This record gives sequence, structure tokens and C-alpha cells, in this order.
Amino acid sequence: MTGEVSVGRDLSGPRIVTLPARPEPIRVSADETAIVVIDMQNAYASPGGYVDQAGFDIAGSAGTIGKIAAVLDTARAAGMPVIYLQNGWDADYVEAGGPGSPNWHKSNALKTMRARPELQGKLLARGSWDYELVDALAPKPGDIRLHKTRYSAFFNSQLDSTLRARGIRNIVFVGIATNVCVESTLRDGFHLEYFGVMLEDATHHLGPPMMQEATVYNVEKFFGWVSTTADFCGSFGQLPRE
Ligand SMILES: NC(=O)N/C=C\C(=O)O
Repeated sequence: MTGEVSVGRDLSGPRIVTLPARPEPIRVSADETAIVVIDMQNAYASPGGYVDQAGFDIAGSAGTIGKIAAVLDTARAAGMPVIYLQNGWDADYVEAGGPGSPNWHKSNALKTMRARPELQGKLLARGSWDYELVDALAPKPGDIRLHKTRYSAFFNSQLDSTLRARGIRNIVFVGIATNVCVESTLRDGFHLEYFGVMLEDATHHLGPPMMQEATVYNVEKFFGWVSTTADFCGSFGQLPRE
């Protein structure tokens, strides 16, 4: 392990935290740090949701929900912003794009609905059960909910302005899927000068286990820091409420 990375100019005071992480610990102000919860919707985490219908293994998602719940309890108690993203489109799928959009060709939700017309209107459509957040992670008063239409939560969304308005420089990522929307958002955040930390056991991949390993490697080596639920709760859990 190399030395610690410090984010910000004034790193003294009671709201400064050193989070154990790889490749090195990262020292941040809790007041400049937000939790971003990626797409914890029935689509991605519930039996019968989109990714289950599309044939992906979602067995690991139940454990991920429990870890995220612990992270959110700690973050709220520490007075940190909790920002939920929800992925999907309007009921007519206009936001999904037509054949002129790569999304129309690559989205497994759109492909599944084309193959099984009885699902049309059910997957990732705003207003559907599939689009809704899982019950176990229902937002609490003060939490923020944002809509997104593509894998990166920064693309065509209010995420950047929501973070900048609150003086946030550091983002702790949890959610599904590690290798698609979590990684896409963390990468875009890197290019927008946010310090991204991914909690590896509070995320879950789509595809074979090597996809989780690949994103963990990418984040640790190129785009940010990797930590765990226990280390997040152990360090931010010590904070007095603002
Ligand atoms: N939330 C995600 O990572 N989504 C991945 C695939 C999809 O939305 O089709």
C-alpha cells in the first residue's frame, strides 16, 4: 500500500475521515462526500425484473441490497447526501432512442421486449414496477432521486449540477451493475474531476464473476478507489452528525 491521498485544502476538524481503500486510503471531508446509489430497481435486483427476464443471474443481488442498506444508514446518520439514480425511459420509450441510437441495438431490455412482445411496456418504463426502487431501499426524507436514460448517470441528467450545488467532490458508489452503470458513471465522474470510491461488496455485476473483478481492477488501477461496506461504516460511522 502506498501513502494516503488527501482531497481538499482544509483536512482538519471533526468531519474529516480517512477511508481505508485500495490502492491507498483516501482522506476526505464528509461534507464534500455523497453516496450515489446506482439503479437499485426491481429491474436489476428482483426476481421477475428485467435482468432476470433477460437471463442474467441475479442470485447475488439480495446480499448487495443488505450491504447498501447498511451504507445508507451510516451515510444518513453522518448527514451525507444520498442520491438515488433510476434507469429507464418514458412509457412510450421515446427516451430510449430508435434504430438511429446504439442504445436501441445494445439495450438488453429493448432487445428482450422485441423478442417477447408480451413484455412491451413493462421493462424499465417509468410508472412500471420494474422501474421502481426495491422496497428494502426505499428513499427516506431528504434523499434525492434522479432519472437517467443511459448507462452513465452523468449523461443528460441532473447529477453533476446536483453534486456541484452541494459542494461535493467525492462520490461513494454502490449499486448494480458494477461493470455497466456503476463503472460508466465512475469513469465519467473521473473526467469531471470527482474522486470516485466504489464499495466492492455493495455492488453487483452482470455477467460472469470476472466482470466484477475487471471493474475492481479498473477502478483501483485507473479511475478511483475501492473500499468495502465494513470500512465505510467503520470510518464514517464515527462521525458526529452535522
Ligand atoms: N444499471 C445497469 O448497470 N444497467 C445495465 C444494463 C442495462 O441497463 O441494460
